[in-house]
Amino acid sequence: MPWDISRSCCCRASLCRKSSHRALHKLSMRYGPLMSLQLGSSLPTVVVSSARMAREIMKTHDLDFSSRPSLLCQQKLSYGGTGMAFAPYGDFWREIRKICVVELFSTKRMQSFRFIREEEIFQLVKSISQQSANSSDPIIKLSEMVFALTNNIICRIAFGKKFLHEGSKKCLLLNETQDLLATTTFTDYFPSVRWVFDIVTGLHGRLQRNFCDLDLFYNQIIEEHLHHNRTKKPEKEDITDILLQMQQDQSTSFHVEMDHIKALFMNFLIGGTDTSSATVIWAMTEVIKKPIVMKKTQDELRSLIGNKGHVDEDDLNQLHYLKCVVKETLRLHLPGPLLVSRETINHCKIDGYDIYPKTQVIVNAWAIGMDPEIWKNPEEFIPERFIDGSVDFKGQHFEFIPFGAGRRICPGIYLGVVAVELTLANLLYSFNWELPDGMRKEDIDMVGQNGLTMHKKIPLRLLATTYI
Ligand code: HEM
Repeated sequence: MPWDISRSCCCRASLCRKSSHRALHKLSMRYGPLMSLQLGSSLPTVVVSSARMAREIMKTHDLDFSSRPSLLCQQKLSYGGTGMAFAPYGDFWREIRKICVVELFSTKRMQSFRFIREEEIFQLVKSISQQSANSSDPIIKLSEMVFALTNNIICRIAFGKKFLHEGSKKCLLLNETQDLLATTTFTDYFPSVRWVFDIVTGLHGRLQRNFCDLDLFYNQIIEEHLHHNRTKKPEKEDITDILLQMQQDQSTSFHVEMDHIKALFMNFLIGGTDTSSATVIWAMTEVIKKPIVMKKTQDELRSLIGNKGHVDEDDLNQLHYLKCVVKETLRLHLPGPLLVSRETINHCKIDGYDIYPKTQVIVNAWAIGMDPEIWKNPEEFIPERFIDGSVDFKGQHFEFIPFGAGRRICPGIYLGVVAVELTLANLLYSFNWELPDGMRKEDIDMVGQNGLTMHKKIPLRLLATTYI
């Protein structure tokens, strides 16, 4: 029998990744930590919401669960699943992941981009200082500024330049991409009716437009790299240089096509920009709500850094409390509450239940981070719970998996974490922060904006006073 529904919920609800992780949590409280749903006519789905089940899926049976479902928007925007994030499990994904991990995401390579991170964060601190001194408009639009920062860092690392002048236009383009990537279409639910409903609802047009705009942007970057006779020292190479070089050398076990490179661009832009900026903003929101945590973090920073004027990457290892603040933020506000869905490639049995090939698997990592049997007072922001350092996010502790685990674990952990820690450290070291006049901490809205990455819905606005 394909679905044992004795302990599972089997509904035909139109549920997609954009529906709330909280709603799924409520359902799984009722139906158990392994819940099956039949979405539309063709999307059998299992929702996992306990650390024990996550370990089964991402460790014991990791290989069986290591593919991605073929969802229309994700496939289109990743050139038919030819990047890393949305590629089905198989030879292609294994090869591209190996190349990326060795050539692009290695610690050595990521350290070579350290100057970019430090320059951009220095610029951010400078802009905030100037703005805070402007008595006619001292309110800092922190959400927008931090998004621009992480976007600049990723664009300089990936493409060798930033696109500041196109800031708002590009932001809209990426927001739309995010939204589409998190959308499950009628075509995914009911493949037999194909595009009909998606054309009627306008989704087809949106997807096509977004794809064309991004493609144009990628083509410009590739053109610039190919035709501007860029002779660069290896230490100044960006990710596009490295990928184009691989293509020319044919040094890889398969031929790297332009579409593969473009799909990887999308993985970098979406994987790298939004996740880190959302984490910084949630961390700032939590510390402004809990002044005692803000003070403790600032005391640690200011006693370590003294009058040096800025925090650099060498300092991060000594900032133990700051690291706990980041971990606690990733527990309560992980950017991908439902991770990135997996798909089974083989039949397997979990906890006595049959799970068949081509089943979509959603891991509700947010619900796992809120499990009261694991976390005391899970709704509260308490960085001290991580103080002994025994729980980490590198995929070994299944009660805390903001980056996923197993074969598909996020390859950008180093880059993501260092960007978040360094930004937060400099913001809290360089400034004292307050809420704008008349606003109380109880007024801060904690609602998240659903999408592939969960942002704070209402942008964060604060007042800053320069400390040093
Ligand atoms: C705070 C920062 C970040 C968080 C929380 C995060 C989270 C995640 C999660 C949950 C997954 C899915 C893992 C799974 O299926 O088990 C993932 C995959 C991925 N992430 Fe990240 N990520 C972050 C930063 C980055 C950065 C900076 C990059 C690149 C520039 C990146 C690139 C990717 C890619 C390419 C994948 C797909 C891997 C695959 O399917 O093989 N991420 N990330």
